[in-house]
Amino acid sequence: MTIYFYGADEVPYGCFSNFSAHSLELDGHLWPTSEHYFQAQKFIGTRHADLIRRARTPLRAAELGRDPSKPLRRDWDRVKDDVMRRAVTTKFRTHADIRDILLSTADEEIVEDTTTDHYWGRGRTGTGKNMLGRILMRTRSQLRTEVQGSCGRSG
Ligand SMILES: Nc1c(N[C@@H]2O[C@H](COP(=O)(O)O)[C@@H](O)[C@H]2O)[nH]c(=O)[nH]c1=O
Repeated sequence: MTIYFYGADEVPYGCFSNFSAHSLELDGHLWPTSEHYFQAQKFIGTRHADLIRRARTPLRAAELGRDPSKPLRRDWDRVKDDVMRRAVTTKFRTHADIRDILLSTADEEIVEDTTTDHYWGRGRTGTGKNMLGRILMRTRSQLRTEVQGSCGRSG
């Protein structure tokens, strides 16, 4: 059965949201959420990126990241999927409890259930690209391989 998620407070799959309170270390900094990391990468190397990293909430990070007066890095469209992959993989590698939740979904389809985002989610008509869901599913396969590998080594 397809798994839908959106709000970070939903149990048990709210942890799939980038707004969930799971910190990660990447590129020499600690990020309060994967949303902080993702949004800051749009402005990497600028003061605006630092501001985003220090935002009090993921919503504030997203608001700052969507500020139309701030120019995006020029290659953003080309790199944004990789940025999201890095954020999501690191988040689920860091926190064993949510890694287990992700692995518990076996091979079910995972869909970000948002009517407003046709790229990262399923969008208004349900035909969106669901890139975040796809990245979560890919991360799941990767982590499954890693977990199996480490079990094999120790046992
Ligand atoms: N979950 C969630 C959102 N969706 C998230 O927004 C991010 C994409 O941002 P952008 O590329 O700037 O549009 C990505 O992490 C997507 O999952 N947006 C929200 O305003 N509230 C929320 O609770």
